[in-house]
Amino acid sequence: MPVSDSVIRTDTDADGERLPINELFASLQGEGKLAGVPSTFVRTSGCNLRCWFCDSYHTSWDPTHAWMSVEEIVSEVRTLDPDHVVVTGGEPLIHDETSSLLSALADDYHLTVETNGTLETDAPVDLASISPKLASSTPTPENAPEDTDPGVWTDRHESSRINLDTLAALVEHADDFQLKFVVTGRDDLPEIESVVADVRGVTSREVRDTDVLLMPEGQTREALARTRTRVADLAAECGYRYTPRLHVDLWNDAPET
Ligand SMILES: C[S@@+](CC[C@H](N)C(=O)[O-])C[C@H]1O[C@@H](n2cnc3c(N)ncnc32)[C@H](O)[C@@H]1O
Ligand SMILES: Nc1nc2[nH]cc(C(=O)O)c2c(=O)[nH]1
Ligand code: SF4
Ligand SMILES: [Mg+2]
Repeated sequence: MPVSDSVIRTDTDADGERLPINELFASLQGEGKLAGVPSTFVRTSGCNLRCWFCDSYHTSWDPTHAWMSVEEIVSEVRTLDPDHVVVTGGEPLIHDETSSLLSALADDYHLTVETNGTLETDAPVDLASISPKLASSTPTPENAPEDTDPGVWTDRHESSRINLDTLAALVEHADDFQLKFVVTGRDDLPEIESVVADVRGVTSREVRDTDVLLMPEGQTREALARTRTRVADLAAECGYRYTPRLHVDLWNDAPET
């Protein structure tokens, strides 16, 4: 098991800006260009989308969190070993205070932001890890998580999941970027190709095929075992990069991994 530190779970009276934190832990980056790199994860709660497959249910469909000041988060991060920090969620960029957190960490850490690509940021970021959401992510009464009713979220998710100008701004913002698509099957390919072509059309930054990552959908080892070979084959066929979900292979769906 990786080092696993619990967040301070009581509310705090500390002055300053606060963020709703769902978990804060050290592990290995499981996804993307930096897979395998020891990293501290700061997971904010709350999201502006509702993917039916969201593997962080307690930040989206049923959000839970402790409020932590930016100062408290930074001190907790400093108690852990990694020099890479991944700010994720939920959707970290829905919170203005995420910018203050990133600025406070920027001098001492390599910063990855995991984002759904619908919100811009001015904050310092080394790797913008952008995961645009495809039509296959949209929640319906049939695919929504047990005991949830997507209600207004079917339309809200569908109408806000892709914003080309925002995707372009994020691609241009950081030292490096990746477009990391969650793939449920071959039917997702035409939309991936069209989003990539559209992004190329609106940004002057080069988007190489190896900046486009296909990641198999799956919250558990069992689910991943059903999707990963097909998704790897699609990546090989299209010249895109495949990314594993190392943390799921290693620790399944355990929290704080
Ligand atoms: C929980 S999201 C948080 C960051 C941001 N909201 C986003 O979606 O990019 C972190 C990463 O997990 C991916 N993800 C979520 N559920 C998944 C699933 N069931 N299978 C594969 N990847 C998943 C997202 O696409 C994203 O790349
Ligand atoms: N080990 C590990 N790697 C990850 N990379 C992105 C993650 C995320 O939830 O954003 C994640 C995660 O939850 N765990
Ligand atoms: S955008 Fe990210 S956090 Fe929000 S529901 Fe989708 S996968 Fe979950
Ligand atoms: Mg995760």
